[in-house]
Amino acid sequence: MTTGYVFHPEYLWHDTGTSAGLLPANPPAGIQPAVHIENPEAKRRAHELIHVSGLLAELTVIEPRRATMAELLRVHTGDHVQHIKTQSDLRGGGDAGDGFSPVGPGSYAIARLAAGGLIELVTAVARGEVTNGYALTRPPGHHATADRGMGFCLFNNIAVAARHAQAELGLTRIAIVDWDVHHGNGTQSIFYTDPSVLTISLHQAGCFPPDSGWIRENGAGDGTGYAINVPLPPGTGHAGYLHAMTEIVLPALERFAPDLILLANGFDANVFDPMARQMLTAASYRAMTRMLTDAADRLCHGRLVAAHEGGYSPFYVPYCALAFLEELAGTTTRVTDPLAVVADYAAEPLQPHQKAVIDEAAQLVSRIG
Ligand SMILES: O=C(CCC1CCCC1)NO
Ligand SMILES: [Zn+2]
Repeated sequence: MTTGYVFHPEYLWHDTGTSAGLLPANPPAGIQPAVHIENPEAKRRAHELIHVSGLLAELTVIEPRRATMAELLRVHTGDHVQHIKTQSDLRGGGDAGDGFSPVGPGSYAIARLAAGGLIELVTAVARGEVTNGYALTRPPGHHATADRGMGFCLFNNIAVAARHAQAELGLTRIAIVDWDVHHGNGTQSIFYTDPSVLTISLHQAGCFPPDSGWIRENGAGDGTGYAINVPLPPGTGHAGYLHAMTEIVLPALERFAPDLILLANGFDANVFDPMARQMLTAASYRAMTRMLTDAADRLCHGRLVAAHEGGYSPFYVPYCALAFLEELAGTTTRVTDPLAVVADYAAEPLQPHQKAVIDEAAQLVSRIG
């Protein structure tokens, strides 16, 4: 069993500028400049820990390339691609579409490298060159819709890779699991009427985008039943997420019988993350990953490919990413989570209000044909 790994320094050069974390700096309005919340640090530190821990030496490095226009146009409108390029060509950069999502100077090429890196990894998995893999890419993608960037996302990397797998690699049925703490609205919308792609999003209820990711959003037309949302209450931790995996994600994957499982792999449900209020620890990600690798082994020859999405705690995301990747690669390193003590309060038993949401969403699994 071998695990592919994609990273490139250019991913760290996507410049999201100075802001008050989320909003553009505006001193006259009292909005002080600060580094943008979606900055390179958490990703840089994750890559460095993967290297320093010795894990990188056990992985098969896959070189990224820039996605072509044709590959982007399988998912995005030409106007949207042109918009990102135009914003990227501006001397000071611009925005992807919602005012929250900076496009730095030259970020068009970097965003193409993120999407293309995931394509290269999926290709290596489809060809059997590696069993599974992780693309530590930036900018993220799961909020980007066909015609708009949003939520720090420029292009929907995982959607572009899914369409490539179908068009070029003979992988027809694609399951996309999204455990980023924010709703994978873009990915959901792109495949909303398509039964060949199952999207399952576990996220903090009502966090972002506003009023998005409810259980009632279950697909449309031929795609009815092929979008599943699990809006978990704020404060959901290890027990709640594992219950959702057991009751919804795994049964849905069994019924759908994918040729490939893609994972929108945000780490922002971690207990230290500033962008939400969930309580997962590195051990949670390890446990959830084991459940997905077991499912991939049972269903699709181990074919599981993860794309990095959110995760903003620069000191804790590295340990979550390391735990995830150790489990994906079926190994361990000398590095252990120095903050594991938080599991004492993050290991609360499943709460009734969490179980109620999960049990309601679990009823949708039987709609998968
Ligand atoms: O991590 C993210 C980004 C969420 C933010 C985008 C604007 C406010 C919340 N999405 O998965
Ligand atoms: Zn997120």
